[in-house]
This record gives sequence, C-alpha cells and structure tokens, in this order.
Amino acid sequence: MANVAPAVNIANLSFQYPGNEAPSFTNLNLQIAKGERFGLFGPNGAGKTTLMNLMTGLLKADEGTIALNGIKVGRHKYRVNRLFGFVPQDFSFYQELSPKENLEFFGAWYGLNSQVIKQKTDELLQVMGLADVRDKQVQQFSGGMKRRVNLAIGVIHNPGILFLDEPTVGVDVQTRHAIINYLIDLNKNGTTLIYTSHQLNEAEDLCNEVALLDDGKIMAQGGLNDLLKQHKHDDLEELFLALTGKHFRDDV
Ligand SMILES: Nc1ncnc2c1ncn2[C@@H]1O[C@H](COP(=O)(O)OP(=O)(O)OP(=O)(O)O)[C@@H](O)[C@H]1O
Repeated sequence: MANVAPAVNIANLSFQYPGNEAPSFTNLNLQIAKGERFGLFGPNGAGKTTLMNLMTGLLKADEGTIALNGIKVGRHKYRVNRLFGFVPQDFSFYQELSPKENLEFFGAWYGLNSQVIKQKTDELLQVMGLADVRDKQVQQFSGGMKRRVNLAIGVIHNPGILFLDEPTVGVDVQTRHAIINYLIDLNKNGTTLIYTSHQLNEAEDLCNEVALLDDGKIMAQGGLNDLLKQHKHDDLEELFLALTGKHFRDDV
C-alpha cells in the first residue's frame, strides 16, 4: 500500500517572534495522522496558539517545514487553504452581517458554487441551532451563538483537517455539548480534528490522541489512554499537572 501522508507533519520547526528574547520553538517535530481527534494542551503561554498559527500559515516558520496532507504550508497557499478549516479563538466573522450572510461570504471566499453554498448554509444553520435567527445581525447574539457561527464558518467547505483553538470558551453546557457532538460526527465522516482547550474534561470526551506542550517543547504525546496508563494517572488533569508542574505561567 502507498504511504499515506500524515494530516500534519512538522519537521525541525524553529520560530521566534521578532523582538522576543527567546525562540518559541527550536527544532520541534510533530506528526498527526489522518483521522485523529488530536488535542494540544499546555499551560498559558506554552505556545499552543503560536503553533496553530504556524500550522495554518498565519505565521511563517524561520526554519523547518510544516506539511498538511503532504503539501507544504506557505508554498501552495490556495491549495493548502482549501485543505483545512480554522476556528480561531477570536471571532472571525462580520458582526454586522447575519449568520446566513457570513456563511455565504465565506463559502464564496472558498470558491464554492452558489448551489453548494446554499445547501451548506441551510444545513449548518440547522445543525448549529441558528435557523430561526438566520437573518439577524450576529452582533446581537449571545457568546454561545457567536461560537456556533465561528464554527459553522470553519467547516463550510468540508475541510479534511479542522483546527480549533478553544472552540468552546465561554459557552454554556448546551452549546458545549452541541459543539463537541458535532465535532465527533465530523470526525466520523473523515475530518481530522486538531484542538486546543483548557477544558481537560471536555478534551477527554473529544480526543483520542494528545500532546502536552510546555515552554515550546512537547513533554508527552500519544494515545490518551496509553499516556494515562504509562504515567499512572486517572485523568488528563492529573497527568497535565504532573508533567507541567503547579506554578502559574503568567507572562510579564
Ligand atoms: N505577537 C506576539 N509577539 C510576541 N510574543 C508573542 C506574540 N504572541 C504570543 N507571544 C508569546 O509567545 C508565547 C506563547 O504564546 P501563545 O499565545 O502561543 O501561548 P498559548 O499556549 O496559546 O497560551 P494561552 O493558553 O494563554 O492561550 C507567550 O510567551 C506569548 O507572550
């Protein structure tokens, strides 16, 4: 059988923000296989968002390469951009537009034809519980509704890889359940999920593979159950504290 390229292949990645004293990453290597529900965890300031921004091409590596499904990020921008969806921590839609208008706009941006845009827009508004408010301005929505709009936009083009940076921050239990169940369904249909969160109990429901990042280094990586067994911990929170320590990580 031919070798299948991993969903994400990071090789010898080095990156430093201009003006910072120390690099964020030096010679980092990470592979994420296709079809995984992969969780990237770590304390505040560990580098999770920076790594997501590098994987999605928002930041450019100083050294090393990142490939998605075997295609190098930064080289074939248009091809790479259509491979993945990104649900960033900050809302990435137009507040003055309705959810329907936002989905139509981003569908067109991804080059979908109008028939597909209409069908995906109707489907996503329904799945996300936004059908009744489809024509209202998003700026009038609650935080949980805005999170669902953010997610819908990230998946309108049926991406094979979906990056999610804290997709459930600040939402209620109902929205959290809806989002997690939707993500599990997407994964069953073949989408690789790459997810960060501080909600470790939620991560246990969602992820089958995890990596713990601290100070730009991967402290542990593997199947969630294998890691818990190997380190003799009952849950991800215990493992997290054991590997990253209990001290605060406030930036100064
Ligand atoms: N634009 C920037 N310029 C300079 N330094 C930055 C920039 N963005 C982030 N950093 C620094 O890089 C480090 C990693 O930040 P990052 O936001 O990637 O961490 P994180 O793991 O996502 O944290 P959190 O859990 O708090 O979201 C921090 O020390 C942060 O101060």
